[in-house]
Amino acid sequence: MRASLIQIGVEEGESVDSRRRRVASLVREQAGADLVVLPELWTTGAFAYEAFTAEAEPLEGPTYEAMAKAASDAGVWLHAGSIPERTASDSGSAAGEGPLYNTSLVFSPSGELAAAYRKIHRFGFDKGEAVLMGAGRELVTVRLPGTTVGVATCYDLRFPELFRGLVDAGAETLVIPAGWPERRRSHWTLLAQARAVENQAYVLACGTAGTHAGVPQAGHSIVVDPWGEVLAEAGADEEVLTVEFDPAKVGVTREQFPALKDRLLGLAAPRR
Ligand SMILES: O=C(O)CCC(=O)C(=O)O
Repeated sequence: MRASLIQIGVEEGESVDSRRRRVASLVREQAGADLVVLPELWTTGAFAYEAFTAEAEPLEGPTYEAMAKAASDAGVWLHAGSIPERTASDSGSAAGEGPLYNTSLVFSPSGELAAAYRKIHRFGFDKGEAVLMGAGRELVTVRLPGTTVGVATCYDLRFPELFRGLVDAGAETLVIPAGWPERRRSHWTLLAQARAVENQAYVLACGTAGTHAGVPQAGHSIVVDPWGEVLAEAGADEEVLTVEFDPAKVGVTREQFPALKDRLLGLAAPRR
């Protein structure tokens, strides 16, 4: 399988419309790949909280339309990263519900929506996404020819139980769009490798480059195999990271080193 991770440079000088057009044409240039992956919230920047409300779109808004067309023009599976999704709900996010969500879109090579995933773990503690957006509640997997993809977004990477849930649902390749800051780059690389090793799965983690809302981005998109080996890693700037990988390696690794079979679930709590 050939995957291209497009590590988009998100800088404030570029309008959302112009970035959308530029990204659509980058996706078209990936014709021949099986899977193309974009980062989290690349229209606004993951840290540009003030822009979330102004630039939020309905699920089938301009980014959906542009990415569906780019996927079908290129004939690729496209994980189009995530958008600030606006829903019809008028309830606030205090209860973890809309009206905004950080929603990832996955398109088939014919431009059909194959999956939408609302980010479950919202980043920011008591500000930003954590207060402006609702929390997704559902794990999402997508069947591609040759592999089942489990999707997660950025801060989700810190929550191993989410990935175990995806593995239990059949995931063999974990695709993680992000807008990870440079300041915690060492966590990004470490956690991407940890999620691959513990789940015996491929990890394709695609971040952004550039600086938005004053937050320098880590870049360093990374592809890790089920043994934890780094197959490819981007630098800090905008870049298309292309990698060939063999989906059958997941089954081989799980068979030859069957650690997942030794999981013990439902352990008793310590006695007081
Ligand atoms: O967990 C982190 O350090 C970064 C998370 C993040 O930036 C996000 O989820 O948008």
